[in-house]
Order: sequence, then structure tokens, then C-alpha cells
Amino acid sequence: MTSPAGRADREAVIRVRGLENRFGPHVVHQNLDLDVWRGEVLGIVGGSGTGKSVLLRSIVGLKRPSAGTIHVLGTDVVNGPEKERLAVEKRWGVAFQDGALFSSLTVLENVMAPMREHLQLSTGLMQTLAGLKISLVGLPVTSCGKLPSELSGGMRKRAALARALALDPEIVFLDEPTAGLDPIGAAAYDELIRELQRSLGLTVFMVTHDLDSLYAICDRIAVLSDKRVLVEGPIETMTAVNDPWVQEYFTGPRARAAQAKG
Ligand SMILES: Nc1ncnc2c1ncn2[C@@H]1O[C@H](COP(=O)(O)OP(=O)(O)OP(=O)(O)O)[C@@H](O)[C@H]1O
Repeated sequence: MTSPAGRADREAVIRVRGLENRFGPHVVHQNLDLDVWRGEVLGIVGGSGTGKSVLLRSIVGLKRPSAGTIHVLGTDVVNGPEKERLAVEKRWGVAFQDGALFSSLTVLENVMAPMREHLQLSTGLMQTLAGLKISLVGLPVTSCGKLPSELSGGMRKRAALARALALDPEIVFLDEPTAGLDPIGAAAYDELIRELQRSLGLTVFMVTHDLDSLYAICDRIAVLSDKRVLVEGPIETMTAVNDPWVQEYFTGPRARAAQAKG
């Protein structure tokens, strides 16, 4: 199967141009360009502190860039009108590394939270829809009434994913989705992402260090280095990249083991 990234009719659902992010004098991104194609799973990798999370946060509007443009689903999310930005925000979901669930709300209430904010539906209907999302991510129905603190780390990640799917998004952003999971849990989570991506036609933007995930589910990789996207392409092309970090990352023993598995 040809991935969306390789097709001529591909559509950029995210288009980043000339992005600059700085914290005081510290420049994290400069002249960063990136396209994310509809229907792909894109893995964002790079050394620690290269700005993977800041990139994700800029795209979803949690960090205002100091320069550059970001279009998501055709909307200018940096400088466009507030009304358009709010409308496009409903078309994506985000699952953060630690889940970032509301600790005082049950899993069901957490998944209902974006519905309450954006949809005018009866409580009963929202409960039904939230229950469907919770089963979609493979959580038992008994988890609906539990608080996040009563779940395992892996279950919390699934609950965060259910909340990210609450509004039937076109794009899902995942920050380190498998961090902290044991290898079996991580593989099951990868499989879930791939399955959901296929069945729901999602585009997935995933920040990860997990080589197993990269080999198992990513159509394309973008490597952040030197404040920009150093290189992007299918994982098979990474070993030919003439860069010490990329070489070490993609040809080291861990990469070879992940490749064998993937
Ligand atoms: N709120 C903030 N205030 C100041 N500096 C920040 C802030 N958030 C991030 N940074 C800095 O921006 C840089 C990029 O951070 P970011 O979290 O995006 O890195 P990363 O590539 O995701 O790293 P890791 O792989 O370690 O998670 C780091 O040097 C970090 O210290």
C-alpha cells in the first residue's frame, strides 16, 4: 500500500513554515518547515531538548511562536481570527504524555469534558458517546466510573486517548504515547493507534523516542535537529542520512532490534 506521504494527491493537513520559537534568548526553533499529510502516522524524533514537545504545543496553540506560520486543516492557527481557530480546534485531539486527565473527574466525565465544552448534547447522549470512545480504546466498561488515580499508567494513557477522540477528530496529537509502558503494553498501544488510524482515517502526529513504535506504525519520520526539521521521510531512508545523531539513532543495536520486530 502506498502511504499518503508518497502520493501525488496528498493533502497537507498541517503546514508549518518558517517557525521560530524562543524562550527569552534561548532559540528552540528557527526557520522550521514541516508538512503533515492526511492519513499518515508521522513520528517526530530528535535528541533531548530539540523542541519536539514545543513544536507540538505550538501547533495546538499552547505556545505562541515568535515567528512563522502554522496552518491546520487550512486555518491559520497563529494569526487567523479567533473564531476560525476555535472551530478548527474541535477537529483535533491531544493526548499528553502523563494523560493530563482531570484528577477529580471519573474517566467517563473526563471523556465527556470536550463534549460539554464544544457540543450541545444532552448529558445522556454524551454519556453514551463517551462510553463508546472508552470501549474503542480497549478499556473495560468498569473503568468509566473510576478516577484516573485508580487506573494503571497504561489505562490512563488509553483514557487520555479516549478523551482525545471525544469529538471525532481528524488529527490526533500524541506526546510520548508509550513512555513508561512495559514492552507488551507499548506494543498493544501501538497496535491500537494503528487500528484507530486505519478505521477512523486519522492523521497521527506523534512525538516519540520509542524505536519500536517508529518501526511498527510510522509512515514517515521527521527528525528535529539544529532548531529545524533536519530530514523527513520513511524510516527506511533514515540510515542513509549523513548526520551523526541520525546514524547513531537509526543504526544502533536498539534500532536493529526494533527493525527486526517491526
Ligand atoms: N516553558 C518553557 N520555558 C522555558 N524553556 C522551555 C519551556 N518549555 C521548553 N523549554 C525549552 O525548550 C527546549 C525544547 O523543549 P522540548 O520539551 O520541546 O524538548 P523535547 O525535544 O521534547 O525534549 P525531550 O525529548 O527531552 O522531551 C528545551 O531546551 C527546554 O528547556
